[in-house]
Amino acid sequence: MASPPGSPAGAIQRPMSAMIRPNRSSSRMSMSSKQGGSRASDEDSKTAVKVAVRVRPPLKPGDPGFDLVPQRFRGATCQVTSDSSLAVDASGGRKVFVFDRVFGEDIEQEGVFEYVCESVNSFVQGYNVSILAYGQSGAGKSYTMGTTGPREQGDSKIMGMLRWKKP
Ligand SMILES: Nc1ncnc2c1ncn2[C@@H]1O[C@H](COP(=O)(O)OP(=O)(O)OP(=O)(O)O)[C@@H](O)[C@H]1O
Repeated sequence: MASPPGSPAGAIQRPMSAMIRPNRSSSRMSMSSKQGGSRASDEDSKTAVKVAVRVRPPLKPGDPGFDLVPQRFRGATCQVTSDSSLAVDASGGRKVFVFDRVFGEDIEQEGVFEYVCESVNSFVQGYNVSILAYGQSGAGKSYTMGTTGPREQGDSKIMGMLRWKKP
């Protein structure tokens, strides 16, 4: 097995996302009962782990799976309140959650890629980088990672830029 390359030489700096701050005490996700959240969570860019949330457009009548969505979830269930927060109206009142980044439903693949671009470049330079998609079935993990979707698969500018090619 080939060993990983050494640190890139010269002017290339280690990306901020690769810096580790072991004494950090707060969670990457915080919650506030007030709209707007309690802190700008991207405080920033200086942690090893970042959490971004993508809010997908709701399914429309006629979309595959729409009939399986319970009536109460057919409209929007959360509101993006800023680039780093979203609000959910729950029975106990409105809850605001703060993340490193929140992508609204109008953000397309390219917008997501811009956010992870630095990490992808670091990976290409030989740093260890993991990008994980987490969420319930149908949330859009495959779509976001560029493995499904009408245009995304063939667009090398976005997530599909890294492809395994046989030597
Ligand atoms: N941001 C989005 N904009 C438009 N369509 C989307 C978006 N995200 C997901 N979809 C569509 O929603 C459907 C489900 O998405 P996807 O297959 O990516 O979900 P998933 O989280 O990977 O689900 P599973 O865990 O079941 O594999 C697909 O038809 C996909 O094209």
